[in-house]
Amino acid sequence: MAIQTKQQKPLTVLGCRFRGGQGKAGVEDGPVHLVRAGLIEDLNKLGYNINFDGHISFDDITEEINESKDPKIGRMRRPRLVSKACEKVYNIVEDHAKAGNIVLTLGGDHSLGMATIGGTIEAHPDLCVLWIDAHADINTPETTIQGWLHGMPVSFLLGLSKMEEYSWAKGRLDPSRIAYIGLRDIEDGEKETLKQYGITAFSMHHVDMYGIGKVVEMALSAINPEGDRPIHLSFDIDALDPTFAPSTGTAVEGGLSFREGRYICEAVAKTGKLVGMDLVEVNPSLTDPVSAKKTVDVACKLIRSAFGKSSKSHQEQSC
Ligand SMILES: NC(=[NH2+])NCCC[C@H](N)C(=O)O
Ligand SMILES: [Mn+2]
Ligand SMILES: [Mn+2]
Repeated sequence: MAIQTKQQKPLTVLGCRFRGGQGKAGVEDGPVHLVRAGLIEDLNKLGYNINFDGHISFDDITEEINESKDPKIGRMRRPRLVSKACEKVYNIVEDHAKAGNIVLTLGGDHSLGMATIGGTIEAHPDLCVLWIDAHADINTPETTIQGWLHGMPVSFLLGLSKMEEYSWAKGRLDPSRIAYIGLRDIEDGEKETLKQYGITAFSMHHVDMYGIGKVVEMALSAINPEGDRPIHLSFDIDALDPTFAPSTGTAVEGGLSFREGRYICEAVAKTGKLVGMDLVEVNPSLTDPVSAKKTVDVACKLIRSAFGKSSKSHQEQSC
């Protein structure tokens, strides 16, 4: 009988060329750039059994639900388009997760988080989530100012936003099972929601105060006290400081260093509990090509670390 090591786990990679949850063109090219940079080969070398079927296009849905068929609902922009696209991803993720695959989703914008985590919970009901981001993305249709859905996925995951158009989104994530790291741009309505539901949230202030090692330890023990729960890592590239990841739509200064971001990924890899990851909001169109490449390369490195590639210093330390 072949010995199945952790390294041979089946890994589905979904390139989601979706931009409807925010207003800037180009984020749909993120997955293409990540794959072109050699991400699939790298993951292969790490020993995963990769299932990558080419990128998922949302052109059909975008054409069908054009702007004239998708007027605002309250302040929400493109609500039907985002729902349709996310429902599609939700179903794919659910199938692959139920088949026992780890699912890596390359965005695309962060509205996809409601689909990837929602689909993963169907396969792993005891899932917990680390959300790495400058933003809390927990606006509801009532609290949103901008109206873009990439600022709202967490509220759908927690069942705080209930709409007929989003009936597929079951809202099964318990607020005690999500923790944030990297926050530094939160709106007042979001702050109230975080407080009301007692959600674990570490801002950059906490990272400065405690250091990234302690913050990750506290975040993981809050959402996964016994260490036995499967983990989904939702990584918005704007969690990193713009000096490391400039090509993103809602960059905010004062973010995580590359090393801090990588440490988070390594710590998650070390748990052996990763079942899903999102890497979202890489928009190569927003900067000059050198800065775009820098952002793509950093994103690839984060993914590789989450899937078990140790940084040199880490290896040296453990030898
Ligand atoms: N996934 C992101 N980059 N989200 C940015 C959200 C910004 C703002 N809080 C909003 O709700 O519109
Ligand atoms: Mn963000
Ligand atoms: Mn985000």
